Amino acid sequence: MTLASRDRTDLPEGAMLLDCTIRDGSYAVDFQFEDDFAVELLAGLGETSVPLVEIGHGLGLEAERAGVRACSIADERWCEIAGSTLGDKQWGMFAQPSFTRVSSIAAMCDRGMSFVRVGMEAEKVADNLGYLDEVADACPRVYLNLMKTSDTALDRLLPMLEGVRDDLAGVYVVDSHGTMLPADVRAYVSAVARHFATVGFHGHNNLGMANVNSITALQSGALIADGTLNGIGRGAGNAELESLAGIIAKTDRDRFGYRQLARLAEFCRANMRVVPEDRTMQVFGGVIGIHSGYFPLVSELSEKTATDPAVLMETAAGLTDHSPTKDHFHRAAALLAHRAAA
Ligand SMILES: C[C@H](O)CC(=O)C(=O)O
Repeated sequence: MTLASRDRTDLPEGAMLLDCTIRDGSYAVDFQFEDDFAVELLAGLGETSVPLVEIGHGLGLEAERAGVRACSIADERWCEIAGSTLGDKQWGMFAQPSFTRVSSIAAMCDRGMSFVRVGMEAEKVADNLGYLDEVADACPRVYLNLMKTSDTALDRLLPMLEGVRDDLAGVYVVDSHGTMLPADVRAYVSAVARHFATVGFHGHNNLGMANVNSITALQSGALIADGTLNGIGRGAGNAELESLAGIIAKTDRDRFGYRQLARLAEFCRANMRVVPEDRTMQVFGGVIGIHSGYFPLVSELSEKTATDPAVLMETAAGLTDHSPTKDHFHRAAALLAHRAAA
């Protein structure tokens, strides 16, 4: 079948996909993987043309230091599995300045890790420039992952990136709430791409937009789009790696081996015991722009105050010009309870 020229994606030649099935997908299985499953999945990925693979705990290296349930597979073991299955692919882990020690990143690099993605909100970048420098000394390829990017208006975002070293491996626009639409992706990605040579995009799928957003990102100047097999990931999940590869195969050429990825997606669907998630909350979160990490608190408070969770989310969002925090949800619940009693 010949595609109309308007259906071609016209991606840059160097466009890459990053598989984060293990890292983001770990949330969906409460961070518990069987060793055999991990070996088979990474060996399968090793046979594809996907150049970048992210493994380890969903929140990042040493997340257990922040009180989160540990991954069933230890970081050292992840390095062994990746080293023995991924051949010469680049593989890495996520890190957050509040709990990941630079010495631990260095230790993973000694075990073969080739990149680290350091996640933080744009507001926190200025305070963490020193941390980024130290990580850059410890690891050859450092990506800055701007978590919840859409919480920061574009005109405020770029000044917040001042001082970020330009020798980073790349800077990521991250749709953590799955709230962005293609026009948002275009605006953020093209603006960040004017300042950094390599831009990545990581999309969540609350509103079913993650695939089209990822393709839009690649068309707007991003060189990397993230995906997970079968879209398995935190909350509503992510862009589907096999679909991204398939769309690229259909509109350009088969750059990433979509057939093998489709088989691996089915392998994940059949073998990952995904913890059920509340679809109502995912959609509300996508529309209102609330992170899935707050859904349990929103459920608890809305039950206590007999309020619609969407109203609670909207009220909390109205209390701040940024992303609501725990405190905003508590204040919103108190406000709604007070109004109901009046
Ligand atoms: C630590 C987070 O899970 C990073 C991420 O993937 C997101 O913000 O989305």
